[in-house]
Amino acid sequence: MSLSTPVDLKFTKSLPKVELHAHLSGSISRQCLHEIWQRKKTEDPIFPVEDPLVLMPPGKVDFTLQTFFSVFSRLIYQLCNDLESLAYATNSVLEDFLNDGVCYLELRTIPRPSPEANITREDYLNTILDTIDKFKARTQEMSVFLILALDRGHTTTSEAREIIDLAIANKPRGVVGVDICGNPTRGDVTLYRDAFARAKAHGLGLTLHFAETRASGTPAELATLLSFQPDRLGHVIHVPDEFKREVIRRRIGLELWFFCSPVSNEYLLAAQHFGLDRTDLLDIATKSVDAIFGGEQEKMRLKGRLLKFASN
Ligand SMILES: CNc1ncnc2c1ncn2[C@@H]1O[C@H](COP(=O)(O)O)[C@@H](O)[C@H]1O
Repeated sequence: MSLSTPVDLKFTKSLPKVELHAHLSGSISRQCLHEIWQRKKTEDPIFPVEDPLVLMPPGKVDFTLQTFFSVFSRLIYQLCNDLESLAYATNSVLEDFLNDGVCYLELRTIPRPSPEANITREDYLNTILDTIDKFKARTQEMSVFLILALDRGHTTTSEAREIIDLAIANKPRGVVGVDICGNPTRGDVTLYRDAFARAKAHGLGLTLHFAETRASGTPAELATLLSFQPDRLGHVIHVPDEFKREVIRRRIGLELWFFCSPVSNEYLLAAQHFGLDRTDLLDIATKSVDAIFGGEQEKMRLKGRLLKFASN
């Protein structure tokens, strides 16, 4: 592999990549949503949801914070509201990451019960874990782990406790961490102090959505989040200087992204934006291995894979 030629998509696709910030429902392709919609519409011609490919035609990317979160509640959750669709979507997401050259994935999701469909939190989680198991039986090319998330606008303290208990109970099946996500203009993060302390005490990794918007970048919120002793932070955009210094001092892993997919495109865009060459990207891919929650053996496997890639 010549590292001196300019970065292109062929290179960023073939680079073995680690993806640490992927929301399950936010990673489902429009085509996959369309297929789920088609099946539901065939079964029930008055199914009251519009075709995802009409609502979000390929290439439409002009979502704002106001319109973005309603896509989940008004579209994606209406489509993935049964276990068959959830498994179908999960498998499609895994295949997409694999085809993009991702070799290690930490997928995250809020384990949501749907009482109206008789689906418990456990059913939701087991469906995803079963789908991951089947995927792993088909390919050894990509390791997959799961992060369970709390939704800051909605999750109560007792629900947070339930989700952390589920995460602890499912460590042997590949749950490696917990997160707090959701609409950053809502909710009070101080509610989750005990839940996260319990998660950490049980050896789960802690990653937190951090200063994603101005509203969630207040000194009070950032001080609270840092007091939870996170291992990684997501987004990290609206950060006052004193907090930047603290994050650097603690050497916390950062999950930065460019709001584009797939991952190979993010690498390409980063290279173009910051003027990075192939060696820089290889270095970023290698450094990101140190931030994974999947353990030392995985780190060694991934570093070996990157070394082999560089020497080919
Ligand atoms: C772009 N930045 C973001 N910031 C914060 N939360 C986000 C997010 N993207 C997605 N989510 C959160 O993750 C849920 C979807 O995943 P699951 O249904 O759990 O798989 C969304 O409902 C949203 O709350």
